[in-house]
Amino acid sequence: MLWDIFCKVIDNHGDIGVCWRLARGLASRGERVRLWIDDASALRWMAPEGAAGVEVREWPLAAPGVAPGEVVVEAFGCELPAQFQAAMASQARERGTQAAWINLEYLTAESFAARCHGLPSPVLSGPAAGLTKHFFYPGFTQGTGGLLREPDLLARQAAFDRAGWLRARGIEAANARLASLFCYEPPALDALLAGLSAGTQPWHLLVTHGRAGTAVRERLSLVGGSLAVTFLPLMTQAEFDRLLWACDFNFVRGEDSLVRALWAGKPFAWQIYPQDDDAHHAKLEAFLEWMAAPDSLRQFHRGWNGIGAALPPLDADTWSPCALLARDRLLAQKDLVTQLMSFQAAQSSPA
Ligand SMILES: Cc1cn([C@H]2C[C@H](O)[C@@H](COP(=O)(O)OP(=O)(O)O[C@H]3O[C@@H](C)[C@H](O)[C@@H](O)[C@H]3O)O2)c(=O)[nH]c1=O
Repeated sequence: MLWDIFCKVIDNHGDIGVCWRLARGLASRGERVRLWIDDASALRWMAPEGAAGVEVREWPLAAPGVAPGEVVVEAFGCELPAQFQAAMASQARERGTQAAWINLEYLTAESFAARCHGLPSPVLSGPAAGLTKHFFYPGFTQGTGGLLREPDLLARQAAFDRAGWLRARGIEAANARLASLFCYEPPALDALLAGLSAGTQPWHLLVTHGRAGTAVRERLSLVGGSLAVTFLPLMTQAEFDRLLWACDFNFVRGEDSLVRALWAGKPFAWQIYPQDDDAHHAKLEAFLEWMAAPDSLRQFHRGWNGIGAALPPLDADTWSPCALLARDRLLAQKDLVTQLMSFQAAQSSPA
């Protein structure tokens, strides 16, 4: 089966990060994938080796007259190029049946994800008028499309050589606890650095390259005492996963790293991608509710995201059971690639 996945990079690395994991996941199950992307530059460091079965193509279409595959995924509501829509319409006329057209949505724990998952959306105008697309909502609960999870993920994590990995990266943990830091510019970053520096528990912060690194470098005067800091280079996605496995606590952001933190099974704090109309406040609360997060963890998230509260102390031990239970609940769910393939099969089988 040939899948066309379309991805527009808005900002940061989440769009391409999710689409790459999806493309790889499909290809690892024997599907062929063309990943159409308007700015593939991040793949140079995220996935320099590429993946068998995945062909990365430039968007806008470098090759006009391309015949659409059996399944077309438009990621995060990006609009398909008009030329490609027209090709889908003419293919549907010739064959009497259209390619499965899936609109892959952003991840949310809000209840509308389960309500809207799988709903059809008839195309009323434009070059693809008369065709139908379907909404596909990733999610944390039954009735949603689930989360990306490779079949061997937990086995790889169980076989992970933490000490060897830290040694190879020149990271001396000594008796400190390790925390990864992947974030935007959290309003409570000053409070976190000052709090950890003044605490009795030694922490070693592994700071990811980019916005997190810049934000911490600007605040180095707050680092000292019980807190040590290492600045990391950009890592491949596979190495990023290992970073989360290696740490005792993970600060993550956006969408893809949140999911990877959940699979890591370590306590974590999430900086949610901020939206202009503050729609992310409800999204954050829905997630904390789904997590069944203890009050202190909810307060920490609100503080970390600059929503009202001050930042309480980081309490990894208290928050650890909640992270493990959340992972157990998710492991009972079918992963997103399995669900997407079943969804596609149901679309193309006769009614
Ligand atoms: C720091 C680092 C990240 N990564 C990867 C992990 C993830 O796949 C990706 C980061 O993606 P996210 O965690 O989703 O965070 P992000 O903030 O970069 O992406 C965001 O983009 C916005 C446009 C979306 O609306 C948000 O929902 C969100 O997805 O980068 C590496 O591969 N190597 C690295 O060194």
